[in-house]
Amino acid sequence: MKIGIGSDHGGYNLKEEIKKYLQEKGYEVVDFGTKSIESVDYPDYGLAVAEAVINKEVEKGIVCCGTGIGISLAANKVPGIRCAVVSDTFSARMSRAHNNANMLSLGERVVGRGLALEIVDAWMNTEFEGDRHLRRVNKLTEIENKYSK
Ligand SMILES: O=C(CO)[C@H](O)[C@H](O)COP(=O)(O)O
Repeated sequence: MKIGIGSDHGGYNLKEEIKKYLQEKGYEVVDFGTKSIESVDYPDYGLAVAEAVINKEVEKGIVCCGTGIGISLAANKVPGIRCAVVSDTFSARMSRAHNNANMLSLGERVVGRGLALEIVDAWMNTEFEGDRHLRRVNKLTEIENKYSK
């Protein structure tokens, strides 16, 4: 499976840890930057990973910034993206099982490396349950369609 990852400077170190972890697990990782801790703008990297997910260059996306919030907001502006900001393993599982999240966002200034990697594991290894949850996810798409020009 091909995973796209990206971060701003605030999430750079965690992004690098996640990249290494995924590669060790045998995933193909496409890194959309940033490439250092030099200050950059999180919307640029949230957008890059989100577009790769929507264009099917990668199957899923994982992004990081200081809090995980800004970069997830950017990703969620792209129609079809469901990017969940997660700081615990239960929410990681639920974001896949119930919300069919196609992107995960983590805050380097919020979660430590150990918890972050457990969250990544939980998220990667949970399938969408469909059924009543599909009806609700479809309603998210309807909202997007209603407001897209
Ligand atoms: O978490 C973030 C966005 O939600 C950013 O990483 C954070 O705002 C960057 O802050 P600074 O420029 O002070 O390092």
